[in-house]
Amino acid sequence: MASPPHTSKTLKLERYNSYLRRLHSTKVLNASSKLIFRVTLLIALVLILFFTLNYPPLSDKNPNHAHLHHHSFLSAALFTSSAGGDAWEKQVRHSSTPKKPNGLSVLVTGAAGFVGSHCSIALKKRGDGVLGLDNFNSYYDPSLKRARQKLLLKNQVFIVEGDLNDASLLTKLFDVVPFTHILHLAAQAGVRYAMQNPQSYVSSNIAGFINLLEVAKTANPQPAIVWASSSSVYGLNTQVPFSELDRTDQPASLYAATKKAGEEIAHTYNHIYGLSLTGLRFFTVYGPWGRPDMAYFFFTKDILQGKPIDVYQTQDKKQVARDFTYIDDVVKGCLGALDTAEKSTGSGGKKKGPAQLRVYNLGNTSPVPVGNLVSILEGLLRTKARKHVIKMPRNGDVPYTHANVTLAYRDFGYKPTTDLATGLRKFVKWYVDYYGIQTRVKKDSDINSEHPEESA
Ligand SMILES: O=C(O)[C@H]1O[C@H](OP(=O)(O)OP(=O)(O)OC[C@H]2O[C@@H](n3ccc(=O)[nH]c3=O)[C@H](O)[C@@H]2O)[C@H](O)[C@@H](O)[C@@H]1O
Repeated sequence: MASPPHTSKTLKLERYNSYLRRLHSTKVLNASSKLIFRVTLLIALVLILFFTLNYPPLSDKNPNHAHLHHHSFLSAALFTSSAGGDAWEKQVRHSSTPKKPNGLSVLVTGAAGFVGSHCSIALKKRGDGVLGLDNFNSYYDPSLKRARQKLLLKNQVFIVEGDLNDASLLTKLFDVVPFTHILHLAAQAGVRYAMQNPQSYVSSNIAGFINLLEVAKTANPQPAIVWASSSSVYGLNTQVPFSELDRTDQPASLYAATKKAGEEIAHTYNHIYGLSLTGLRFFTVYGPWGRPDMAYFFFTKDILQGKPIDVYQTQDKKQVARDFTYIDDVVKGCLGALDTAEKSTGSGGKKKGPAQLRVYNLGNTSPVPVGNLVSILEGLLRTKARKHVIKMPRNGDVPYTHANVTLAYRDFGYKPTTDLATGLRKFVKWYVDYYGIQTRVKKDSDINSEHPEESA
């Protein structure tokens, strides 16, 4: 049967029907794209909320540090655990809970630093709880601080990334953990750099210290605080060896002045709020994982690279000398000070009675001229140094340091046991290992045959 001829009416009807079909399919398409759009929007909102709450870390208020998260080997861990959320709190609690009965719970500031990293590991190894705090600033190569952080993580010590001046972060930490002690080692170190960047000393060593004390004084319980002062407070003192009773009102550098100010500030917080405070005057601490801004460290680097080094002399052409102190001895001193620190007496910001206030020298009791330091390094590196002997620039350095440690010995048995040659050998061994340097450096076998006791 032939199909009916198209009349104008049927044609119109067909066109109308096809119009309706197109209209319907567009509507379906619109409805489904709207649905997709809404679902995408919802997912985006959820993601934004998640990122805002979790990243960047609560602690990191410094935009200069933000990039470090991306480069950090730990970025994934920090991403999920540094926001003050459940995972973060769990990590903070786990790290700071002692594993032995009556163990300490210590907040170590500057935990990614030289002395801080050594002390954190030593405390953790003997069963104390340790939580680190560090702002990972770039005063010296932050990758060294990241490597120390990695080492600490292996030892179950978690470092919160944040600044001393971040009061809300510090308060949060004390809300989560009832720290028994603070080992306050975060500081702007270095004597000569104070002429280049004086404000950084004010910000860390004065403002940051006060911020920490403000939080500690209101904490319940108040922690006992052991903190790093410096041999540089003796300044132009000529009485040797330096005793804690000698005058310390003639600092030769702004660095020394901020450390001396710290000692006076400690007195105030002890007096008003009953905080137990112990200041440790470190004498040129050196050793493995040390600070690249210190002479023994950059001398090693420059000697190995064949670069000249400046060896300072006093104005009257005498040798400059330091009471170089090996890191392990200083760690023992820090732990001894923590163990003998009495409890703070205040609570809720109110003093309840007199509290302990102490200051100790932690030195080696045997000054060595810088020229001898260089000779020891030349021997260990089997390389002659290109020495430029020059008059010490007027940059805050003092000619001579020498500690009397009678007080630290009496109160917590502090007794340094490492001489400079032994300590530098350990440093050089670490240095070539860490930087992967193939050199003529004395090998372990050479070292062990000279000092058989070390091969045990
Ligand atoms: O004992 C301390 O309290 C201080 O010890 C060190 O300060 P410093 O003793 O000056 O240590 P280095 O910078 O390593 O200098 C060691 C010696 O080498 C000398 N030096 C330094 C640099 C240089 O180019 N040439 C040179 O002969 C210095 O005058 C000094 O006698 C630390 O850098 C400070 O943070 C610390 O507080």
